[in-house]
Amino acid sequence: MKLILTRPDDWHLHLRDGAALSTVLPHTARQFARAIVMPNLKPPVTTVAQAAAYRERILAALPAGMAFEPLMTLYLTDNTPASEIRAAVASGFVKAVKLYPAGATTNSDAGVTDLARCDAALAEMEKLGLPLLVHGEVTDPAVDLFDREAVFIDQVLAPLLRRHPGLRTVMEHITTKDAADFVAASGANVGATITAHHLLYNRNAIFQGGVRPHWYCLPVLKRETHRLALVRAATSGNPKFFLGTDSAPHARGAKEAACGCAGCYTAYAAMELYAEAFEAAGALDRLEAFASHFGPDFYRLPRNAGTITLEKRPQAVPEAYPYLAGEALVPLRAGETLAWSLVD
Ligand SMILES: NC(=O)N[C@@H](CC(=O)O)C(=O)O
Ligand SMILES: [Zn+2]
Ligand SMILES: [Zn+2]
Repeated sequence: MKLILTRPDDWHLHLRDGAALSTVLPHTARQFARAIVMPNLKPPVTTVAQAAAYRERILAALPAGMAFEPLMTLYLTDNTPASEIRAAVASGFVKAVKLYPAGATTNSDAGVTDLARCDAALAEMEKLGLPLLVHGEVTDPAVDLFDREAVFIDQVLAPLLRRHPGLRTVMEHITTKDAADFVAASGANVGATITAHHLLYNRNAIFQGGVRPHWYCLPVLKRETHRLALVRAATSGNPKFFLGTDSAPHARGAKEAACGCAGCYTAYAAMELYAEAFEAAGALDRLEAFASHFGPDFYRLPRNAGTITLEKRPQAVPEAYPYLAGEALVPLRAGETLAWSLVD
């Protein structure tokens, strides 16, 4: 069996920098024409000038003969001025601004401590139509880890959208029925990305016979009822829900550690993993719109002209990819076999 799809895009991706960037970029460029590149570097990408330099490093790391367009984002801080929002829109290559609640996830220490401080920037984004992408978890240590997305909706996102009803907003990597329901019930200016791993796994995967650090990401996998709600949303044909891998590489030593980093590496076989999830739901006919149509439509960008071909042919996943000096990158499903393969 073969599937020919309009070339897809990844609307939520971590490419990192330096040697890590060189490892992971070809995996993404093989599958996707464009990607929304997350700004959580150390230090974070907070200005248009930094985004321009990062974009140049990405293009310089792209192997000859590969085509790929990085869509850049700015990391929102308490101090982002409205003038930086105007510069972002004028640049043409900054496509969104990312909200990380301070301390919520990997490299988010410089994130927003109080959204009230960002009102000038948010008002400018609403006026100019620049999307806000949110990592939707509260950071209050008193809130149970598994409830942080639902509490974020009530305490942060819903009030934000009441203050800025026209703000184009993407709730990133949603993990709960609460988020899927909230997005579906919101206006057309609110969308969501869904990862392959949140469609394929529930939280049992993190504890299958022992602790499995490569299944640990944020927001953490939730229980089966939530996974089923995400599958329903992704396969519903509702254009508010589109593909974002949240592929988030970390060196093996940083994952397999007493305090391991959050993030699943899926870019090496992103479309194969999504095809598996859509096939299991009996919805392969809905994959193309989710992966290739609804994202560009939301971002008001043209859909891609080319195609990719997926084939129902087993693919062995390597134990690891070479990564930083002396370090390996362990992909999700390392050592296993995938049912689908991308045809080169
Ligand atoms: N998703 C993750 O678990 N990790 C991401 C950060 C993020 O998207 O929250 C990372 O940068 O490693
Ligand atoms: Zn995140
Ligand atoms: Zn992410």
